[in-house]
Amino acid sequence: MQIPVINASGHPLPEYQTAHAAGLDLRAHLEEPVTLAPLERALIPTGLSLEIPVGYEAQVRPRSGLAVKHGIGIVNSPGTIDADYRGEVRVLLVNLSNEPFVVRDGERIAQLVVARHETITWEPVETLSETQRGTGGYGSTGVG
Ligand SMILES: O=c1ccn([C@H]2C[C@H](O)[C@@H](COP(=O)(O)OP(=O)(O)OP(=O)(O)O)O2)c(=O)[nH]1
Repeated sequence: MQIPVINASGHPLPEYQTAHAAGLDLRAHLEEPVTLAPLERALIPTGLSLEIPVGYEAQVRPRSGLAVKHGIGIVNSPGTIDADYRGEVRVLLVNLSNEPFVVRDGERIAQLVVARHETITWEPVETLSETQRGTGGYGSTGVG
């Protein structure tokens, strides 16, 4: 699938790092480095604007390497980029470590996964079909 993209970042377009990777690495587009204090969050621009086809979305997901090495997560993970959004893609990073973390221009801060989704309509009813699980959840089958 081809996705129209405006790239104002000055960096190469996001790439799959391996042949069958699901995510395309997103890079920070920053004039100055941004320092995230412990528990601080910041909306980091990418310089990219997309035209996702109708029936698809793009998810902004954390990078596990940044998470395990530096405690960097995404507050609204996964962020949702709608097909009708024409603004810049931004990443809401959060520093979940005890140390400050510096985000620099060009750094790979997140990954973008393009996925199909359904557009549904509701069918209001009074009862739902019976199942083995019923209303059980949150460990109803046992924990561990
Ligand atoms: O991590 C994200 C999440 C969202 N967006 C952009 C694309 C998305 O289409 C738009 C709106 O996002 P969302 O629907 O999550 O925001 P909302 O809080 O529900 O606001 P709105 O009322 O604008 O829908 O913001 C990003 O750039 N990065």
